[in-house]
Amino acid sequence: MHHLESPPLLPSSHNQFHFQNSSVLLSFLQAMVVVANPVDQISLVRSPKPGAYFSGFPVINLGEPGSAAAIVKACQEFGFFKVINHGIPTDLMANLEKEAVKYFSLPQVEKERSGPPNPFGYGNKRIGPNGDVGWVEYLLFAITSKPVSYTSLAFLREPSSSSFRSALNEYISAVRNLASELLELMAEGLKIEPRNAFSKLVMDEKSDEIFRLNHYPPCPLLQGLSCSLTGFGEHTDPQVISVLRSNDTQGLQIALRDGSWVSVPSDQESFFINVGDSLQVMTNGRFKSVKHRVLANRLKSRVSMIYFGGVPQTETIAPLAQLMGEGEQSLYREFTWEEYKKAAYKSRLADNRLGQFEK
Ligand SMILES: C=C1C[C@]23C[C@@]1(O)CC[C@H]2[C@@]12CC[C@H](O)[C@@](C)(C(=O)O1)[C@H]2[C@@H]3C(=O)O
Ligand SMILES: O=C(O)CCC(=O)C(=O)O
Ligand SMILES: [Fe+2]
Repeated sequence: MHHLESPPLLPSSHNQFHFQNSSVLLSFLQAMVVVANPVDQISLVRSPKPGAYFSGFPVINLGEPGSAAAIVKACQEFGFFKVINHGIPTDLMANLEKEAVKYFSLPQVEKERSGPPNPFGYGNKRIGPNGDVGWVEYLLFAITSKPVSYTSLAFLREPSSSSFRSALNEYISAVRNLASELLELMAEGLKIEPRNAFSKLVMDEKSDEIFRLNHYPPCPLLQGLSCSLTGFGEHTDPQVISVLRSNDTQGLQIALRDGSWVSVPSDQESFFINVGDSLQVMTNGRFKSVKHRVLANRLKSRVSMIYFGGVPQTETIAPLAQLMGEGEQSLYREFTWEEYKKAAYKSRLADNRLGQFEK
């Protein structure tokens, strides 16, 4: 397997990431509170100690037998795992990363042509419609038909986007298949028949799949301080499954069951899988949707790409009957994905979105 090249740092002149008053910023940083930016309030959190990475999370080797049981254990304990030996060529990841870096290096006005996100499009610092902010710019779009098309974002249909489009097509087809394989292994590990009980909902013609490219510019102002700027605030993903890949810049953290935050070492050749809220419900709470966040790096750009696999809008999200023990009751009232999404878009990032659906 050849090694991927690190992307160049994006030229900072192309990014509108600057604080308007850096002396105000620094005094607030030292007080470990919140960045006093007239427009945005990006939270600061204590930086992980250098080299303090959590090594206890599960690594699933798809090339080895026994991965179904290991995946189930990972989803129960962490709602999160790393996948190696997945068979997806590193070229697919590198090509898309190259296209993403090219896009995020465009002049700001060019990027803004695809924004603001509504909910799809180019976004800068503002995440979602309810006041959440982070040290991030992104491109968010719906995958609207199979194999892959992007009617939700006009610029991707322009002739000049053809290399971007083909990198996206190849990458998304591959990670969609990976998501399907993982969902089948989950069913196998849980001893659910048929094997495609979960995967068929996400792989349906009408499934609600979205894709996100995130760019976290470096934040050198924080050099020497013991806190980090929040790139993407804590949240759980509302969908069934999220398949994340990033370049070799650290930043992702997950919350353990005791509420503590641990840093995940980056690995640009592997995928990181999040259990989403919908899968927590479909397993009646056996699997946990993982709380996670991203901290911006002081020196390096982080570029991540995330496939979110959801079910069709009209599909009911409920525990699978095959899984329920005798007399076992659903922990949740019945709802459709459409209802859940509506509620999610009324919530803030850190809200416990499933709370209002618990019985
Ligand atoms: C604050 C928000 C952003 C978000 C929609 C929401 O109102 C709450 C859920 C957020 C989230 C988290 C996971 C994904 O990145 C995302 C695309 C999703 O489906 O739910 C985002 C939403 C977003 O950025 O629009
Ligand atoms: O960019 C990342 O590494 C994770 C971002 C994330 O959690 C999200 O977009 O939902
Ligand atoms: Fe997420």
